[in-house]
Amino acid sequence: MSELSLLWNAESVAVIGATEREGALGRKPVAYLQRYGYAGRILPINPKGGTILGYQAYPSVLEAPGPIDLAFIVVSADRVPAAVDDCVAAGIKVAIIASSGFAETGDEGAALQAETVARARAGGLRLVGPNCIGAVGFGNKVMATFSPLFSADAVVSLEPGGLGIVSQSGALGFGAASLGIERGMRPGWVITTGNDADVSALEVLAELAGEPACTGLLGYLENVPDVGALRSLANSGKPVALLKSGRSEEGGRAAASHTGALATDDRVLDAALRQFGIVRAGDIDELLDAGDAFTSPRRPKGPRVAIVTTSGGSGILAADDVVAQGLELTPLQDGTRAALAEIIPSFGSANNPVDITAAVLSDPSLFDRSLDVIAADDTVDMIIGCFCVMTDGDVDKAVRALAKVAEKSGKPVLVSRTGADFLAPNARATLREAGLPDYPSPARAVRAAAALWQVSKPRAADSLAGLGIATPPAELTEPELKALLARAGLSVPVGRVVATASEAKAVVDEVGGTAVFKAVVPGLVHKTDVGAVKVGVASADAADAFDELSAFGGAVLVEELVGDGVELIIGVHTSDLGPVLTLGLGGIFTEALDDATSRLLPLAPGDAEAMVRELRGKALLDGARGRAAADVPSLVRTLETVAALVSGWEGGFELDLNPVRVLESGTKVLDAAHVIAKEA
Ligand SMILES: CC(=O)SCCNC(=O)CCNC(=O)[C@H](O)C(C)(C)COP(=O)(O)OP(=O)(O)OC[C@H]1O[C@@H](n2cnc3c(N)ncnc32)[C@H](O)[C@@H]1OP(=O)(O)O
Repeated sequence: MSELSLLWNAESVAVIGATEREGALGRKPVAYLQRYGYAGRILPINPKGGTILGYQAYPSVLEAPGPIDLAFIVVSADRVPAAVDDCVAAGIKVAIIASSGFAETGDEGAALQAETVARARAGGLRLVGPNCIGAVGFGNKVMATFSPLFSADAVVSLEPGGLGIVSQSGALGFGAASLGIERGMRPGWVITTGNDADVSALEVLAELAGEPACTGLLGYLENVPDVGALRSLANSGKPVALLKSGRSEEGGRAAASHTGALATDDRVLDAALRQFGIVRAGDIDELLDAGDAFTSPRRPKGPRVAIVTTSGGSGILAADDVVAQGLELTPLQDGTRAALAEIIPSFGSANNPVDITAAVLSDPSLFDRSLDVIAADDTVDMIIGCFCVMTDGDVDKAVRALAKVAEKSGKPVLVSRTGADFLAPNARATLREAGLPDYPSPARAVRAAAALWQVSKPRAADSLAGLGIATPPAELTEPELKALLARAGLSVPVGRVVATASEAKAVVDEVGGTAVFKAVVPGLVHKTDVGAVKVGVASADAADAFDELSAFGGAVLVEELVGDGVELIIGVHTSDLGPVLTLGLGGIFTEALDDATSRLLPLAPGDAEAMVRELRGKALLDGARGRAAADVPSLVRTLETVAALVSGWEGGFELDLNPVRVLESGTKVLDAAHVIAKEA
């Protein structure tokens, strides 16, 4: 058993700072352990000794009877390092520090935190916190917390379930748990990690993912997570949704290259989570909605949704959201539509969204008959039932039909029920018992369906191989980089560096009489902005162009003029999560268009195609407005080659291929820059 699992398996809990003082935070864990019937040993620690809530109190963990599995520290910050020393001396393996007054308060607190962690690490003690509200394992009633959620005034059912909630913020973690419990969710674990000084929220999530009883995980994070831990969490096979704050703060990261500016840390995290099959929730409701979807025992085999509704309006709203969420609205098979037309009243709709109309209220068999037909359609991966005002009686009828069809087809069925609870006081419980996730609006039901698909989607396990080309030891100039790109198998314009005007003219003639001239100056990345590029130079003007660009103080590169195509940017930069490949539409205008997509490297098979598909302006590549279609397969190969080229390169570099022009046949890298990050 790993030390961290003692957070929920502890057979003895010491509360350091326990007190009988009414209202004191140090009283609560003792009271909760007692009230909820913790079967292990409860060891209050207080210098005054005596008894606390009937339990023998000890002046120190060193004087309490061992072994002690878990310590909950709730003394003022200045007393914490000494308490940690005592825990180490007593052989305790895990301690939760609830006290505030550490890194969250400034430099002095940060130093105290670092000192505390150093002492714990030297002594083999893992620390959760500080500045947290503790941890609860519902199964064993390990109530190592002072959260008011468990106070005598709160009436909550604590029957343990399979959902793990892990939050850096103590208040948000228990707040979300309370909302979940109110909906009827059953968490098995609520663990808050505060400043993440030693044990991180992600580490706890990964540990919980290994618990056989855990069926899904919800997390709230403030720090950018470690990519290795994210990967192993994703590989656990348990469905995970994360809420990560700080979208706005990270939005304006300064970067030397266009790629770095496009792929902000927050977008990289989005991309990484998408790659790993982890849901990124936008707010607490969305997090809990995903948690509810995870309780569905069935998983979709694809993204195709059938909507069945008694309300035309909510069916159409749901259909809009299906598309917006990246799911697909299946047109249904011809046979399905024909069969539905036989069943549904003429004023309904046999097309998806299938409107069985309010006639179902007088003829509940409409539910069973239409759902049977829909669920049997091979183009349906998920069903969303959209209803409005329903009484408990109506809900019972719908649930019978929905649960039956879900069971028979093995396809997930989610419910959108837009109507007040007072009309159907038992509906939530009925739907939950039937394993049908239930949401108050079509948008929320569809978003939850998208979350369910995100965690169910098959992920390519193999990553594409590297080329074994080593990291360049110094920043490369454009011609040097292009030579390297050509060696890797990428296509670059024909041309070369010239030393004299007559040599420049000779190259222009060689490449067809018109050429592109570029100043080659180390460190000059944004050449177009300063007039260091001349496009369409004729042979007669070669000497003038050469003189003009020589004035930049470096060499001059003369290249063929490449024909029309669709311009993109392809770049690689090193993020906190590792190297990231970015594809953006618009070439030198990509930042203005802001149409870009990223993947953490290495790429897996299918990733490059998916990146191209994800561009909002993908239609330009398909040949919009009478233009010839661009060679998308060559673009995909280019992306894969770039990824393979940099595979294994040491961090701290940025590569901007900008613009990359996709032609009718082939893809050419017109300009390329290589930047090595300066040490801060
Ligand atoms: C909100 C979020 O989301 S996260 C933030 C979560 N954390 C918080 O909100 C906690 C904020 N409060 C704090 O950090 C406070 O410092 C607390 C609650 C931890 C401690 O408050 P204080 O009452 O000032 O702590 P203090 O250290 O004086 O004593 C607490 C008790 O421990 C006892 N104590 C003192 N030293 C020790 C010791 N070494 N070992 C054991 N007990 C001790 C004290 O005697 C006292 O008990 P008593 O009232 O019976 O005499």
